[in-house]
Parts: sequence; structure tokens; C-alpha cells
Amino acid sequence: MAGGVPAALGGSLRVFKGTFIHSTDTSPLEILEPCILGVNGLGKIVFIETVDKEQELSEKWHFKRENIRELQPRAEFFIPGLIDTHIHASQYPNMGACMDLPLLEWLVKYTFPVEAKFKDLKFAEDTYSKVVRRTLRNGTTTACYFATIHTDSSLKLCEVVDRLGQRAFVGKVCMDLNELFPEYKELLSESVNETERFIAELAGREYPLVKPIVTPRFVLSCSAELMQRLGTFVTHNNLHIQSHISESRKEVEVVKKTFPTCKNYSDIYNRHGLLTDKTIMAHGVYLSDQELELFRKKGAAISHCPNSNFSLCSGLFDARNALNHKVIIGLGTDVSGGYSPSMLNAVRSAIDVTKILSLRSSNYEKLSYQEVFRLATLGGSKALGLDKLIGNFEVGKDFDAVLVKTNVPDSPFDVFPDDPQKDIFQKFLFLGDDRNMIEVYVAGRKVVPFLAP
Ligand SMILES: Nc1nc2[nH]cnc2c(=O)[nH]1
Ligand SMILES: [Zn+2]
Repeated sequence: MAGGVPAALGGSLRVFKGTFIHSTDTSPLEILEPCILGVNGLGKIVFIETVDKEQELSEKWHFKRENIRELQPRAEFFIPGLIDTHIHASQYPNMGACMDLPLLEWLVKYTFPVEAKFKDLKFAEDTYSKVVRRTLRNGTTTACYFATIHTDSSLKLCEVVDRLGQRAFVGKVCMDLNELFPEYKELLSESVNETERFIAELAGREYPLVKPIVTPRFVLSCSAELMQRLGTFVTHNNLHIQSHISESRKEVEVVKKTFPTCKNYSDIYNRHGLLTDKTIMAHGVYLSDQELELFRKKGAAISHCPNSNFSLCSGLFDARNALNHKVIIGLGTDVSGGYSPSMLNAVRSAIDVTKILSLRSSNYEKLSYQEVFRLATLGGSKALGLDKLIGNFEVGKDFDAVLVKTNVPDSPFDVFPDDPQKDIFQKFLFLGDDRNMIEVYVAGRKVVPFLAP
């Protein structure tokens, strides 16, 4: 135990000294160096101050100098845990393959068949262990997962997430329509009842960091009655919701034909009670300004999934326009529409998108790499309604963090003596990978290197 703080004050205190890099509401990139940060036994940040306060802090918090974990100057720094606001754990077997078709054909040929396999609990357990370990070692401390329509296997994902120490929302997928792959769908009543069972059973397990999220797949997979029943259910139980919206041109066209009396795609979810301040919708590539305005009014968020939008040739999401409309934005990998499980890849792809958009109109205001980093951390926390708890290194928040080391033996990039800290960070963002993420913490607990086999 570092310092010897009485258990009543939150158990053993851990103290880290070095560089901390994060975002705030007012600044997309703050490099806090050198700083000293304390984490109590409950995993909460209890102080973060400049090092000149060390003496004062050690008296107040009763820690000794020899118990401080000192980071190597320049080569090591902490960033907040990365937040993947949209990932299909059940599509992990296809990750990196099957990207030769547009969305609607891709779903039928590759995606529904792989998801159907999760009826088998053993397959689910093996696959879910792989995906959670993969995301954790890539610095994803919080993930918002889609599972499949199978309740018990969705609960298995919750169990694996809890065992490995990640923070997550997990959704049992709801879908009562699937003409083109009828083996993979539920009856309307089944979808509602099993969602209720999933939520009740998950609550009973009392996993501290795993929460349920109601998951109608998207408009084309759900009958109006299913959406209505889920909408009523979330309203009564104040639950989170995730789905897909306005991802590809073809999809938007079919949706319009299916709901001819609705104003637009967003209006369909809204009329069924599914667009709330606890909603996160993936993609939103073709949302109109009027729809973005509705998102802002409702407090609903968008998960920007640039790799997927490229890989399935869906389109280019204009994050600047959405931010100008004051819509909350997070970043998502959308595995396996997106081929990478890494949020660093999501950051790079989002930067590519903003640059491509700037080529199309002369005074386009590109997102900076700092702003995109903020989307991957603080933005994600807001999109999931967790910004009081995580997203940056503020006192009172949980310590969800990644310890980055640039000079690991097989580092994918080189640092030069004249590189300022900002450039070292930028090199990590553009070139780093899991080899550089030597420790990952969730709620103060070190979860990488892994806790469990
Ligand atoms: N990218 C993506 N879009 C969807 N729309 C409905 N289902 C899906 C899915 O699994 N992936
Ligand atoms: Zn998706």
C-alpha cells in the first residue's frame, strides 16, 4: 500500500508523477507536466496538481516519496482511457475481412450469418474473450457493445467484460424483421420479453462497470410496434438506447419508402420514443441540418465511425457540421464494418475524413488532431452520459487511463531529442499501437497486463 491512507478514506492511495495529457471542455489538448496525481482505493482521482505541491500533498494524503510511481520523463505519459462508442463484439470473427459489399448486402451475406453463430454459448464465450482482450490492450477502457439477439450469450459478453475489468454498455440486439436472412430474427413478443429478461438478469449480477443498453438494430430490422414497445420500455425505466441511423444512401432511400409519412429518418426514432438524451446513434452520415437540430434539442449523440464509413463505402460524416449544431459526438470503431479494433485507428480515420471534406469546399474548417483526440476521450464520455465519471483527469472522476511508453523495444515510431512533448504525443496518435500501451487502468484497477487468462 502506497502512503498508508486509512480504509475509511477510500483504502490504499496510489500516486503517479509525470506527464498527463487530456482534453477539457475549453481545451482540446492539455499537456500537464510535470504533475502528481492520486487515486484512492475506490479508483477515484483525489488530486492532480503540479509537482511543486508534492510536499503539501504528501502531508495531507499521507504518502511517502518512495511510494510514488514516477514516469520516465518524455518517454512515458498518461492519456485518458479511450472510449469506443460503437462496436459489434459479435462481428469480431469477421474483422479485417468481408468488406467488398455495401451495407445492406454486407449485412445479409456476412454479418447476419456470423451473428447467428452466437446461439452457441461456447462460441460466444471464446469470441467475446478475444474481442474484449483485444480492445483492452488497445487502450479501450470503455466500449459500447452490440451483442446479438441471443440473451444468454449477450449475458456471457457482460460476464467476460466484468471478468476482464473493462467498463461497458452491452446491448442484446432487437430485430423482428429479416426477410433476406430469416434464420436470424425474433418474434416481436420475444424481442421485448428477452430485452426485459436481459436487463433484469444483468441487474441481478451487480457487475459494477457493465450496464445495459436497449438496442433496436435499425429501422429496417424493427417493426413499428417493436420500436414503440421498446420506446415505452426505455421511458419507464430511464434506459440507454443505441442504434444505427442514416448510414448509407441506399438505406436512407429504403427507410423513406418504408415510413412515407415520417419527415425523415430521425423522425421515425423520435416518434417511437427512441431519440432521447440517453440515445447514441451510429453513423449519421446523411442527416440533414434539420435532423441535427432535432438531435441537439433531444440531447441525443452520434457515434462517428469513419473506418466503417470508408470500408463499406457508406459516405463521409461531417463532424464539423454536427459540432456546429452542438450535437454530442463520440468516435466508434464499428467492428466489423470497420476493420480495426483500435481507437487510434478511429482517430486517424476521422482525421482523414475531415481532410477529404476540406478538399471539397475551400473554406472548410477541418477538425484538428487535438479535437479528434477529444472526441475519442471526453466526447465519448459525453456521448454515453458518463462524463461525470470518466473522460479526462479531473478530480472526482474514476482513473481510467492508458500509460503510454514511446521507447518500448519494438516501438512503431522513433522520438528524437529535439521533439517537443506535443510532437511526441502526436507521433503516438498517428503511429503508436498496443505495443506502446504498457498499462491500462479502469476505475483505478490495472487491467492490462491482463487480470485473467
Ligand atoms: N455498420 C453497420 N450498420 C448496420 N445497420 C444495421 N446493422 C448494422 C451493422 O451491424 N453494422
Ligand atoms: Zn454498427
